[in-house]
Amino acid sequence: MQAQSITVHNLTCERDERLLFSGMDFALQSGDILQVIGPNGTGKTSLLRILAGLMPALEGDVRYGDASVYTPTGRERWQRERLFIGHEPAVKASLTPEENLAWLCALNTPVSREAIWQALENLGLRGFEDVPCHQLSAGQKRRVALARLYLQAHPVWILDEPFTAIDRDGVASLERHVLAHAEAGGCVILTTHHSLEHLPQVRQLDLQRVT
Ligand SMILES: Nc1ncnc2c1ncn2[C@@H]1O[C@H](COP(=O)(O)OP(=O)(O)OP(=O)(O)O)[C@@H](O)[C@H]1O
Repeated sequence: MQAQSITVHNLTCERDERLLFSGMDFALQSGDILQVIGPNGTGKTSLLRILAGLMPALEGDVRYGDASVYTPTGRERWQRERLFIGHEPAVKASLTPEENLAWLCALNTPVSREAIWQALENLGLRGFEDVPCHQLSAGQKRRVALARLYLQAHPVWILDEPFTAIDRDGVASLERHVLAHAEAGGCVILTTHHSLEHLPQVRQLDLQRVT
């Protein structure tokens, strides 16, 4: 699925009466990968949550294609076409990886058991499909959350610290998957403190320079 253009205009964010950034402008097209960088507390998560539609901005607009995501039509399409994975793994501890993914995907489009097992295998979780998630390591829980990147067909990915707790080979494999998504017409916005060794053409947005 081809991503539409994403246009951010005059975006301003304040939290607890502290201005994090103001007048932010940028535009992304299909094929773009944007890495949001900046020291702790500069507002990377806040920006990603605003872009995902999970938090209001103080001012400004986000357009997806020709519609503002703040209009009913624009919001409906944006919610359908963007996948947000937050910095917490957000897997339910009492459920297995398979159950977590079946539930998460069903919120959008149900997927088959075979597809879930294949995605878990891609993430190195073969043999853990039916183990309750509270028995998994931090990196394994993160991998369960990231398995959605192999299961769902959203053109736009918004990923907050996706590589936290992931080992070196896992990061390399996920970077290649991000690149393949962009090359297939997707668009990816992510924040990470890792340097992205396998993503040479990544654009950077440094929040320290926006305010
Ligand atoms: N729920 C909240 N209520 C009020 N202020 C918040 C809340 N969450 C975060 N903040 C504040 O907003 C600012 C930006 O936080 P944010 O999580 O967006 O930064 P970040 O750049 O993602 O940081 P990090 O690199 O540590 O993840 C911080 O000063 C933080 O204290």
